[in-house]
Formats: sequence, C-alpha cells, structure tokens
Amino acid sequence: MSDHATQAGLAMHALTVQALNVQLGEREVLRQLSLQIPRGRWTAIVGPNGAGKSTLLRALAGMRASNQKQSGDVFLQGRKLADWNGRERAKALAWLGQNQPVSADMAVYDVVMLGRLPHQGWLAPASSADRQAVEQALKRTHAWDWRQRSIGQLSGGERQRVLLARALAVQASTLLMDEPLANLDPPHQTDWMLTARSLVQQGMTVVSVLHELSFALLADEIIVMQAGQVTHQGSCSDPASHAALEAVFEHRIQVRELDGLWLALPRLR
Ligand SMILES: Nc1ncnc2c1ncn2[C@@H]1O[C@H](COP(=O)(O)OP(=O)(O)OP(=O)(O)O)[C@@H](O)[C@H]1O
Repeated sequence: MSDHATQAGLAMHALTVQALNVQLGEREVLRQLSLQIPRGRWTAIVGPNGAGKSTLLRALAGMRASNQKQSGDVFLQGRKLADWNGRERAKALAWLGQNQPVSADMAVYDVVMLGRLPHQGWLAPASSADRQAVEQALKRTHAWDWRQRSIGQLSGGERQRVLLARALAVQASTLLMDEPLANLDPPHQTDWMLTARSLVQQGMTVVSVLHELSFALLADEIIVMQAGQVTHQGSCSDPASHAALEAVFEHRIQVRELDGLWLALPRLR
C-alpha cells in the first residue's frame, strides 16, 4: 500500500494501535496488540480482571506509568500521538479515569472548568464559551445544583458525575472513559448510557472500559480482551461477539435478548 493510502486508512479511524507492547515493571501487560477504533461510534472494551483494559485505555490517551516500557504506535485521527501538540491533543481527546485525584476543597464548578484549560490562554479568564460548556456539562450529568459545593463533600457517585462533566466540558471529538459507571446508581447509569449515545449521534467517538456487560452490549462495537491481547472485535449485535464474550468469561455468563436489548446474565448451571 502507498504511504498516501496508509495515511488515508489511518485517518478513517479515531484511534489506531499498531503492534503495541506494554511492560509494567517486570510484567508484560499488552502483547503485540493491534486494533482500530472507528470514528463516530461507541466502542466498549471488556474482559476479565487484569486483562489489560485500563492499560490499553491509558496507552490510547498517551499516559504512561513511571515503571512503563512501551513499543509500537498509537495514532489519533491518523497522526501519531507523540506528534500532536500537547494543547491540540488535550482538545481532541478527553479522559475520565478511575480514582482521578482532585483537590477535596475545590468547588464543583471549578473542577469542571479544568476541562476547559486546553481552550484557555495562559492566565486568561474563562470565556463565555467556557462558562457555557461547563454549565451544559454540569446540567447534562445533573450536577448543576452542587456547583458551589466542595467536591470532597460529595458521595462517590456524585463525584463521578462531576468528573464526567469535566470530561464532557472539554468538548473533545474522542472521549475515553475507564469504568465510568463506577458508583453510579441505576438511573444515572442509564443517563450515562444515553449521554454516550447522544454524543455519538453528534459525531463524537466514545471508548469506554466497562464491567457492566449489559451496558457494554448497548455500545456499537465491542472489544474483548484477555491476557493482554484482543480476542475479538465486532458489532454488539453480532452473535460472534456474544460467543466471544461468553468464552472470555468461561461461560459463567450467557447473552440473551429481552425486548430488543442484549443482556449478559449469570449462568447458574
Ligand atoms: N503499575 C503497575 N505495575 C505493575 N503491574 C501493573 C501495574 N498496573 C497494572 N499492573 C498489572 O497489569 C495487568 C493489567 O492491569 P489493568 O489494570 O490494565 O487490567 P484491567 O483489565 O483494567 O483489570 P480490571 O478489570 O481488574 O480493572 C494486571 O495484571 C495488573 O496487575
């Protein structure tokens, strides 16, 4: 393939991973992993504990642990992550991680405003576009009423909704989320899912690591991981994806349809 065709192929995808190896300390966590994440779709990453899902998501975001060695390439919109200007990358790629540290004294509004930093000039005050993005994000996650409270005073689920608002306030074209449903009650899990869907309808790319398999099956595409490798990638409605999911969890779960939705249920016998 010509360089031009390769470049066009890469640009078609939000993210492309080529032959990625990640070692954390002495442990080989990702091994020769290659995949492509389509633009404008919601992709869920699933797999057993320790499969390497969070490590993959962090690599997609260009984050490295202090004891990490890495080879292979990650491309964002056809360009190597390392070739992006930091501010432009921060505008293009938003991140919601697990247990993200936030100063407990900070007001909720200010926490969400941090999501606007890539859009702001050095020491420049927030613009009306920044304030509008923050308000919209806080209202979308039903956190607007707490805007003056300190984040340290919130429950785990309330805090998670504020951090989701911070990620939404970036207004990036790609949103990476690691276990976004952690601590959310069922109605807010549903709200999160509807938010993911509406972002995708607006053309955004959403990538989420999920343990809640019935929510993962509501995505467009599913990536199944095991022992540092991708064992399957396909549409969430494809029977081959359901088979891969059942297999990776040792047939301790089963995928069934109810009212047009795919559900992952425990297999008791
Ligand atoms: N900083 C680290 N140093 C050494 N090993 C690590 C480090 N972080 C994670 N690991 C190991 O890397 C492997 C993959 O971890 P990772 O967090 O990516 O898995 P995961 O699929 O997200 O798991 P879970 O579902 O439990 O969140 C695990 O075996 C874990 O013990």
